[in-house]
Amino acid sequence: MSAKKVLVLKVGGALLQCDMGMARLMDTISQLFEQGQPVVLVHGGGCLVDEQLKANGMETVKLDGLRVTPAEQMPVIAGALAGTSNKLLQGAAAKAGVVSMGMSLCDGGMVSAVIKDERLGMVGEVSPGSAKALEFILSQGWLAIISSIAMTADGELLNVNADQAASVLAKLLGGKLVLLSDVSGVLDGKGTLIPSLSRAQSEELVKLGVIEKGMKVKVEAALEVAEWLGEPVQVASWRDSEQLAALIKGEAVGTQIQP
Ligand SMILES: Nc1ncnc2c1ncn2[C@@H]1O[C@H](COP(=O)(O)OP(=O)(O)O)[C@@H](O)[C@H]1O
Ligand SMILES: CC(=O)N[C@@H](CCC(=O)OP(=O)(O)O)C(=O)O
Repeated sequence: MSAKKVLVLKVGGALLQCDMGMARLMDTISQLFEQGQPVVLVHGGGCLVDEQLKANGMETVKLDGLRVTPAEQMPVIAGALAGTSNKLLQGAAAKAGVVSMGMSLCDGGMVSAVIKDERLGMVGEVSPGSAKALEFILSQGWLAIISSIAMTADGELLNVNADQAASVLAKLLGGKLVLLSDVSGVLDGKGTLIPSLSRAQSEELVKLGVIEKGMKVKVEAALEVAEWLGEPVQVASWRDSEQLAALIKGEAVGTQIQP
């Protein structure tokens, strides 16, 4: 494998509703590959799941940023994430000339997963498994595009928050982690970008209600990985072409979540 640390890039679901955003992201990945920077792409698809549940007459309920996942919703959720979302991104990769493998956390034993909390239903908590499949894909110069659907040892499908999915893969690969959302980073109460955040500062902002919902889950996942890897995790935006250009140059982008 390349001597460069693998870059685990995570994109949020809103990207899937923006063709230009997907094209820019794949162009960025293509440039990173040209520089010899290995990349693994993890994706969400929360808004697509909401749409598909609605179309099937099912309700969306969230608890602290995580989707309550009754067993009867699992086929729709797996279809939206491991199916539609994953294939949309593979299509965008193909257009950009990037060869991809569309996968989920179920593949190649890359993680092990258990039910996180009975109150959340079929929501998974994941820990790192085998890096073999991803190492093979990287060695071919291909892009692994990974959805956050996992399964238990008994083969029951689980829904994993995609920031947590990206975190576990960053740990597995000992890689760098960049979480790309639809906002330029973590914002303060006035909507201004916070350049750097420690655990103590994040906890204070969560207490004040400034960091909430999906961003709370994201910052918690980022802190855990930053502490595990001993280096900052970045939260930035796939919408911002300047941030993508900086990412290609290896510069710090968005909010640095500090170890
Ligand atoms: N302090 C904050 N800074 C930025 N975004 C925040 C903050 N608190 C809550 N949010 C919300 O979190 C969202 C990002 O989380 P999420 O919707 O899970 O994104 P993604 O789907 O990209 O993972 C933002 O669009 C915003 O609505
Ligand atoms: C358990 C849980 O909350 N799973 C998420 C998985 C997708 C996701 O995280 O998508 P974004 O990155 O677009 O938010 C969900 O069902 O929405």
